Amino acid sequence: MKFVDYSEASSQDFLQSLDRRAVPSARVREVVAGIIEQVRSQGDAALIELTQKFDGADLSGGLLVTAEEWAAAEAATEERTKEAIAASLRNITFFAKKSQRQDWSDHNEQGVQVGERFVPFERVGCYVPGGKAPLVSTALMTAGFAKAAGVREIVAATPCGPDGTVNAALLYALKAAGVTEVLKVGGAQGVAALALGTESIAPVQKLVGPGNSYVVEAKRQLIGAISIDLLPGPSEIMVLADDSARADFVAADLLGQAEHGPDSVVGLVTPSRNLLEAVLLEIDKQAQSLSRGDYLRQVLADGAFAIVVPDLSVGVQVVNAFSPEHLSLVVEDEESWLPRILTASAIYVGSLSPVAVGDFLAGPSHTLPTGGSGKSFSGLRADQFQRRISVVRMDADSVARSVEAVEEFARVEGLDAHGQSVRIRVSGD
Ligand SMILES: NC(=O)c1ccc[n+]([C@@H]2O[C@H](COP(=O)([O-])OP(=O)(O)OC[C@H]3O[C@@H](n4cnc5c(N)ncnc54)[C@H](O)[C@@H]3O)[C@@H](O)[C@H]2O)c1
Ligand SMILES: [Zn+2]
Repeated sequence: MKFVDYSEASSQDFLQSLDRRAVPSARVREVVAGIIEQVRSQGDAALIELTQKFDGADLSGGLLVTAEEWAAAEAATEERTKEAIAASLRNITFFAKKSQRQDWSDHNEQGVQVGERFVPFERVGCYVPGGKAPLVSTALMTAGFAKAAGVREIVAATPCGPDGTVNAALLYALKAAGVTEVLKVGGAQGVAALALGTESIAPVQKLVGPGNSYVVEAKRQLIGAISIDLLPGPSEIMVLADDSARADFVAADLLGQAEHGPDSVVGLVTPSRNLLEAVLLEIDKQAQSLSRGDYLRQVLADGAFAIVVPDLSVGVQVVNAFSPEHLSLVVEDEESWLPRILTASAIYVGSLSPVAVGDFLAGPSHTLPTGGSGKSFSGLRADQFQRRISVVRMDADSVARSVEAVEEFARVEGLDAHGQSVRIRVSGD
């Protein structure tokens, strides 16, 4: 773990590096551009070749999950897994309905009836990562929101294993969340296939979901062909805690997030050296009882950082500059600190709110911006699956009251046909 004392001059470079902008590396940009071009020009053949290359699987017999594979997955998934999936989906649906936007209509200053209608996209894609772990919860945290918003065709792309199959519980979860087709192709090639279409798969209108840097960059490059949700890359947690925090709970959250792998970002910001020391001891202690304890300790040793700040106000500045995906806020008088956090994508308030409950069950999507992109994007929501259409309706009175201002714009912009199209409707003229 990297240790930084905010008050030491030598720490300034590191502290400045925390103020991140989500800009992809030139190498990843180039690799992804090549993959997209290959999928565009060669379609299915490119998907087969690239899946052989990156995932070691032969998909020449078919790129999509078949009805038999769906049925086998349903049979192979344990009852208790199905119950956990159902519980999570109920919370997702509840949360999604709350944040969905509603049609409205009202009158403007001239009496014109103005309003908005929201209609679901017809066909969307959900990328579900599968490189390191079968992210069953991510199937729910993407497709579950699309379904709640009323999307009828939900296509998932997820990498298959070397034997060409997709994890059974993941397939079951995809189906439960409303997915209608599954492409067994991951990475930038899976994203490109959904955005551009190939012989096997029709293109989608919008693509959502997290992934590694290749996946995120492919989404970024394909904006225009599709719209996207946000840029959700490798997972992050930052803990802002003071002496009131329990070191064992903080350590447990840090170990939990380290489980997402060496590219995940884990940081502790605290004014308390006592807490920091106690957390370090706890990490070592708890790692001993975890199945991958040595690996997690290594991830934290290599990638995590701890910053000792003079007080919580400076801690809040560090958090806002960093814009973490998840913030765990464990401080005395948490209600007064909460409104000062402006750029974290999801905040877990208080000692009893583990990030893992949000990962799997609580209801808000765990598909959240990372890499500093939380400064300009928000987490995935149901309303992102709704197309917004504005509606304007006028009558004689509102036409008469609008004509003067419109004619003035028409005059200034030199567009007199615009003015004429309104004047012609004014009764009595
Ligand atoms: N921010 C969020 O909301 C959120 C949620 C869940 C997961 N995640 C993150 O998603 C990520 C998932 O990553 P993953 O790798 O496990 O799965 P992934 O499915 O995103 O990526 C695997 C694919 O990457 C491609 N790939 C691998 N190496 C490549 C290379 N050298 N060149 C080109 N393509 C290559 C392959 O096609 C492979 O199928 C993790 O970092 C995790 O933290 C983020
Ligand atoms: Zn997590």
